[in-house]
Amino acid sequence: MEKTLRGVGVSHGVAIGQVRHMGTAVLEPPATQIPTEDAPREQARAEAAVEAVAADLIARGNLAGGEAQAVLEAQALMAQDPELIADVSRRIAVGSSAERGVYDAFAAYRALLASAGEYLAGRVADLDDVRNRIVARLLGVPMPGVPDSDEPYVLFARDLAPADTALLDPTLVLGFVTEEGGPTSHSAILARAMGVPAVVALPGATEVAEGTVVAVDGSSGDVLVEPGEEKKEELRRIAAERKAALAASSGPGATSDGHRVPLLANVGGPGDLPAALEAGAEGVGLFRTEFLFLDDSAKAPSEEKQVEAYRKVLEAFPENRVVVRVLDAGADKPLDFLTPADEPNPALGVRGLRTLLEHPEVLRTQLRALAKAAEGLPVHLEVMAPMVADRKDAKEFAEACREAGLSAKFGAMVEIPSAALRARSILQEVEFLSLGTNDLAQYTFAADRQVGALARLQDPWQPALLDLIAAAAEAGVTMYFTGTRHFFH
Ligand SMILES: C=C(OP(=O)(O)O)C(=O)O
Ligand SMILES: [Mg+2]
Repeated sequence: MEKTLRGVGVSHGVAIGQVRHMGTAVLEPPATQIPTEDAPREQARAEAAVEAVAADLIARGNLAGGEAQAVLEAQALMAQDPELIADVSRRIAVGSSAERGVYDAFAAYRALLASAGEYLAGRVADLDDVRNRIVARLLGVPMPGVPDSDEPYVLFARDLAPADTALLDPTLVLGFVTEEGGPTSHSAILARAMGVPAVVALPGATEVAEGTVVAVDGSSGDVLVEPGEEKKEELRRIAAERKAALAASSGPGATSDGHRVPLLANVGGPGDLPAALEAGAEGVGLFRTEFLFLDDSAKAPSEEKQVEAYRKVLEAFPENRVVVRVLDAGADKPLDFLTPADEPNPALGVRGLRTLLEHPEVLRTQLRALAKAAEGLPVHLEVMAPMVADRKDAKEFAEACREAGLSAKFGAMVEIPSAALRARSILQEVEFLSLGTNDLAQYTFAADRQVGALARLQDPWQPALLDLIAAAAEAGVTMYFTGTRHFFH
């Protein structure tokens, strides 16, 4: 029966399709003792799950071909490893359930692999993936991570981490719905970058059954469960009208009373360029470079790989402005090789510029790559640092930019209240400021941007947020008019 769930619409448009859930991390199966007479049944369940997972991996390999096929076939072999299967049987014989037997046998094998030198230790993630697949199948829960589907679907999740979303296939994901997350969470940002409708902070999202047909209205925040034909038609019509209105607009950005405001896109890498250009972007206002780092959280992309990605973005906007933000790792965007695993409160921890100042080689490589990427291009490159707290931060960032021989404007993001309050002193060191109102709201209202229940405080019209923006803007205007040539974005 048709019913409507209400959340917060964060990315316009309408998506109609079947629900697929993002599997959560596999819970540890309970270690309850099973009666001896149940052992044969558990044994049969374990064997069937192993076989089904191996067959599925091989089928996926056949579809994928190339390097992916080799990886998937190796995983299928892991699942069928005779030693592992024998260990599972032994555990079931002494009272483990099938899922617990698999879980414990894989844990023992994992420990062996992890201690067996660099190459085999690198296979631990593959082994974990195989274990997760078998345990999820035995527990009857969705596979952890991005759903396996060859058909387009609407992705439902508790929340989406940037690392999860980096793996999504844009041709399959019709839209996002999350139970957590606010309008400024990364699920929302990514949905907008992918150009798919999204609703966040929707209570009960994780309880909507897999396969249910839903219509997601990313403007109103409504999610219709099992909508009737008439309703679907109406939503499709509204979405088409909106698309047509967007397609009809052209030319340089301006307010309706003629004040020129260039339309600058938010991008996370070259993959976002077609949508930005199609929407009429005149340049880039924020290039979030961390998305280039999320493919492999164990190390930074090489300098060459970075040059290639930056150059593609810079080339797309000749003679226009491209504002690149250096890596903003930590908090909700952790990277294994940079982010401490044991921070009690990661949003208030070592993140953004703080991380880069602790790992100057990562910052140097990135700045060098940017300098090389911009060589010979007529683009107006501007480079800025995330999470600048004070003048000292700004000074260290500007020095690193100068040392890298970067011919660009250097700037600081204003996303910590201290930076807004002391914007004048920060402008002694850098040439521009850029407002990061997602984090600025988070830190001003002590309201985690990931928490859906606090969406009210993540509103750009909140007076306290506007006061801080005004403070930063005033500093920018004053510095500009006193002839120091600093300006404000
Ligand atoms: C632009 C911002 O950065 P991000 O959303 O990537 O944290 C912000 O905090 O407003
Ligand atoms: Mg931020």
